[in-house]
Amino acid sequence: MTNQDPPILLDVAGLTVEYGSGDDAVRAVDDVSFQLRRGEILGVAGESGSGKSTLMTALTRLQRPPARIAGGTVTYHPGGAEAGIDLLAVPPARLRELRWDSLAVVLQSAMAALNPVMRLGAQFADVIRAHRAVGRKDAWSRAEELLELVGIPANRVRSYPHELSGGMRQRATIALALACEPEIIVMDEPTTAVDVVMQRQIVRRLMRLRRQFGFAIVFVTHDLSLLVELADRIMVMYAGRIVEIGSASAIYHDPRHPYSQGLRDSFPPLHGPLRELRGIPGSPPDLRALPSGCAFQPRCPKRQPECSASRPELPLEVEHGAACLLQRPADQTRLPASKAVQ
Ligand SMILES: Nc1ncnc2c1ncn2[C@@H]1O[C@H](COP(=O)(O)OP(=O)(O)OP(=O)(O)O)[C@@H](O)[C@H]1O
Repeated sequence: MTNQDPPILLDVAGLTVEYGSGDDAVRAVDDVSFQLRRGEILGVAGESGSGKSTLMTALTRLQRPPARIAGGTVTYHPGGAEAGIDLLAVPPARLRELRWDSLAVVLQSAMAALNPVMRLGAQFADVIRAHRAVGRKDAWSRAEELLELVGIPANRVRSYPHELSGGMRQRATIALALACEPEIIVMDEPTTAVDVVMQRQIVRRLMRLRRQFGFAIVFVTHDLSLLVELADRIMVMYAGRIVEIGSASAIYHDPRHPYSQGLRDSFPPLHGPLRELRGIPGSPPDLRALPSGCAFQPRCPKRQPECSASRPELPLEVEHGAACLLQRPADQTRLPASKAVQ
């Protein structure tokens, strides 16, 4: 790494998550590795069932049985320090300290994240006071500031969640995630429940807040065109594996995996001329009975006979690479030696 590169905050290596065990186990996340740098927005795209939510819950150790982490490490480097903490191994009490404070999570359903019988201010105060030595009054004032940061009038601090619109509720969960100024925010489809106009407002606001506070985000959505607006880099998932990784612009303008190409062509661009939208034919595979070779080959318009013979791997240490047999090693954009991450 060079001095100019932001340091690595999160280093995920070989993460594997299964539902159930033994012969019935379903591998929903399969040997996933990536790094998140300070201040970076890393997008995770893929159709429903590709393993995005399972990956997000495993990263934050919020998975529930029958989900089980079957392998790998998630190392958090506070402040980008060399010494790391394995989030999958730390005792629960330490993990509770790190949540909100260092690592916050915004999930799909704002209604599920907010307590319906508590005023917003009380919920914010609970989180703030669990991590900071401040009195109730100061915590409520901080809640007002946080709401204003996401464009919600301060007097809404006395509202109950059901008194807010869907968009406001979702923004309130983002404000709550910011409460302790974490270094990393994990967001799983935080804009699916709101309309496109609100979606764009939220995305713009997030980018502004990121500039202001410098946190890094892992942002999950099935909508690749939304990620192109927001993310610095994008990982595309299919059947539990990363099939392509690269800068947002490279994934959008030069997608190399036929699945990423299909995903890009399934959504209208947020900017620029409208394209003809083509969906991806077929449906994602049953993880219990994956096709041989490349998991995408039965749906792939560029399928070759050898695609069912062996499973292509995502090359390591590439700036832009795809796990596709059609990609020759020379096509994968290597990281300059100085940027390669061991
Ligand atoms: N509770 C469960 N029990 C068994 N298998 C599950 C369970 N939850 C998810 N899975 C399996 O894990 C796979 C990945 O699911 P996951 O929810 O992580 O995908 P996703 O990409 O986030 O999809 P979505 O966008 O619909 O949330 C699913 O295809 C399903 O086979």
